[in-house]
Amino acid sequence: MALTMSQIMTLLTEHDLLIERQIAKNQPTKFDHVTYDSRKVEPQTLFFCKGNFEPQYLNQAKQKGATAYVAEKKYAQVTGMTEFIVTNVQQAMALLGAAFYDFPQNKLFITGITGTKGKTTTAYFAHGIQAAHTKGHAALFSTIDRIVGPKPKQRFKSDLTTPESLDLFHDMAEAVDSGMTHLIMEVSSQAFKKNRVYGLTYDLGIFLNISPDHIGNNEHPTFEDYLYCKEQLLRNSKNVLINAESQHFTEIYGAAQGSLMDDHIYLYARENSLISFETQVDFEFKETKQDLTESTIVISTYSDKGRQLAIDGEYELDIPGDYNQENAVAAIVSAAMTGAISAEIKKHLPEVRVPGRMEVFHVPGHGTVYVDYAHNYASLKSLLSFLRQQIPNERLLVLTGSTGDKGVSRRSGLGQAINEEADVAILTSDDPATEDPLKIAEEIDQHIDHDKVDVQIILDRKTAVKQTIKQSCPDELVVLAGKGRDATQKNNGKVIPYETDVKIVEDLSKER
Ligand SMILES: CC(=O)N[C@H]1[C@@H](OP(=O)(O)OP(=O)(O)OC[C@H]2O[C@@H](n3ccc(=O)[nH]c3=O)[C@H](O)[C@@H]2O)O[C@H](CO)[C@@H](O)[C@@H]1O[C@H](C)C(=O)N[C@@H](C)C(=O)N[C@H](CCC(=O)O)C(=O)O
Ligand SMILES: Nc1ncnc2c1ncn2[C@@H]1O[C@H](COP(=O)(O)OP(=O)(O)OP(=O)(O)O)[C@@H](O)[C@H]1O
Repeated sequence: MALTMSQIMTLLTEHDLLIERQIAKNQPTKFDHVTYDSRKVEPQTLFFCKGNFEPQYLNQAKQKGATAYVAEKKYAQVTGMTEFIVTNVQQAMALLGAAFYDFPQNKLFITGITGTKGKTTTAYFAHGIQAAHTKGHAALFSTIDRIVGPKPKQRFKSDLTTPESLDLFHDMAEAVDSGMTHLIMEVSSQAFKKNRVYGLTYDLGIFLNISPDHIGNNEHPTFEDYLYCKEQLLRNSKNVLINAESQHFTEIYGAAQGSLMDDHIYLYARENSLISFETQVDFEFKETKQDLTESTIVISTYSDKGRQLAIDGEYELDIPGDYNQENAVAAIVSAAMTGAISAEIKKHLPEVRVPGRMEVFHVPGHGTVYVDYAHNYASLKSLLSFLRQQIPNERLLVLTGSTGDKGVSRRSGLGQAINEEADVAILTSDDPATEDPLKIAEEIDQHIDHDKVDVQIILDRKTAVKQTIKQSCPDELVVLAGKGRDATQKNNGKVIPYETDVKIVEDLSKER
């Protein structure tokens, strides 16, 4: 891995990013390392100054051996380094990062997945099938885990849904070196906004859905910006698969048609869901069985290009939830595009489990418990309305909190979803950060009608989980929402270990 001065100049000039270059005397013209973090600099590093950057980081980088930097402005106080001043450092970093790691994306079949909800679940479904089909040669970049090779240490926790560009290409290169031929990756709207995936082309881009989320000071200023960023997946994919039931479908489809011929655009929808829809979808699915723990769907194909994938037939899922049927269809199509045949897909789809998504537990003497990551209106509403249909006459108990310092609109959304579907709400803590968890709970509570829903506030999450389950009866359902398998609580600037909702439920199941 290396980058030469002439490669840098060619890429920055070709992409019209370079404003100015200043070559320092007696400095090498080849770089053996790239980084955006001064703490990780080694001799002969090309350093990127980006984000909330402090000039002292550049001094530290130089002391540790960085010989050149790329930035949007000159740092005059740091002398003796080669400077590349660019119009957009994130774009420059993505392009130079891909070159440094020798364009690993060209050696992988990349499935990119975006959507407000369902990215992780769909990525796990797709990875489960593609990994089986390729005999273990599929990598995964998800919100939960990154898998870059077959060794245990090549599976590790993710810090971001979509990594910074240098980390992304580093991990892709490791995947390629480890023999991976396929990559399934979640692509967040932030990844497009922050140019983490600038210049990357996907073999298949999947657009699951969009609804208001991630709008606020640190994320997207408006819904339009959020939608525009997500649509970039369609503009950067060779083939796209779109859920025709998604809100804003007309704009989404328009974005795809603006950059691809119809032969490369695939649409899917639930049977009879698009009564007034004029465009023919390629795939329809219908539910043939659904209960509290699993479901079965049948897929039918309606276009010649769709028929080439030969996926018509019945598929079982070992995860409940009607929205997971949509996620599964997307994963089935993606797997077929990589060459998996229907029989393989049918065999491996039911084997997939997604950590912290619709995990079901039976606690003796109490209700059935679901641990699920739902943490906004769209996801909690989908989950609760599905469960409500299963038990129209029994109580549905929901435990939730909401994160502090971000996503403030989630609080009203969670209250609204509870109000529409639940009988009992236990409001607790979920990463309150620097905010008072009681204040967050009260903000959720403001949107709940106490004549319809019994509301209890129990701020200690472990106590809340236990008390929620203990007050449920055998035919009732309990939802522990928001944390999935998250093993920490962020409180007052500290990250405090939390034994996980799952562990607390499992321990309670053993108590007699
Ligand atoms: C808004 C945003 O994109 N923030 C990300 C960004 O922050 P930043 O560039 O400002 O970095 P910073 O941590 O403030 O530091 C500035 C720079 O100084 C450097 N530094 C810092 C300290 C030091 O000693 N030396 C040094 O060189 C840092 O390495 C960095 O390059 O780059 C950091 C990594 O370099 C990310 O951790 C950080 O994500 C924040 C924490 C985050 O939570 N982002 C969320 C909003 C996000 O991206 N979420 C999406 C999912 C949401 C969705 O579905 O849309 C995701 O993809 O995960
Ligand atoms: N297709 C879907 N439509 C609506 N809700 C969904 C869908 N798929 C999953 N959910 C709900 O959203 C929650 C999060 O699902 P998942 O982690 O797969 O989505 P995500 O897009 O990765 O979410 P995030 O961006 O919050 O990390 C699930 O726990 C479930 O409650």
